[in-house]
Amino acid sequence: YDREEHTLRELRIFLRDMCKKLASNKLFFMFTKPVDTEEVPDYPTIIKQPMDLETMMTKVDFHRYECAKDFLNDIELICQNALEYNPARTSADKQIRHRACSLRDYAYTLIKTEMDTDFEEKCQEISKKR
Ligand SMILES: COC(=O)[C@H](Cc1ccco1)c1ccncc1
Repeated sequence: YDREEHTLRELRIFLRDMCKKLASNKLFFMFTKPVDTEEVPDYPTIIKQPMDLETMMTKVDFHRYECAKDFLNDIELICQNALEYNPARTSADKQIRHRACSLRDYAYTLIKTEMDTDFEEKCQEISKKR
């Protein structure tokens, strides 16, 4: 049991570093906080499951991620939401869709290159048992 808690603690440390690196990139500023529903009142009518990097940092602290795959599912959600809410052929919409795809690719690559495969497999095994 303690060995598993040690593994999940190490995962949380790793995922906090991932959140920090993604949120510190100026290109991704629009993904760092929830979309302001006061400024954008139709956002919740279109996007049913909002997600952002600050919320993901809180989810790490609340032990809501048991493996990197669960973390990447929320990155995918940030990306899909941006593609769905900003579909126009305007340069503004094209730019945020490009940024969303960059965030997704950057997150996958960061985790793929900085995370030990065996460590993620161990996390997924723990997650399956719970
Ligand atoms: C994830 O962020 C978004 O989807 C909002 C949508 C939005 C549209 C108008 C105000 O906000 C966004 C923010 C910044 N630049 C583009 C779009």
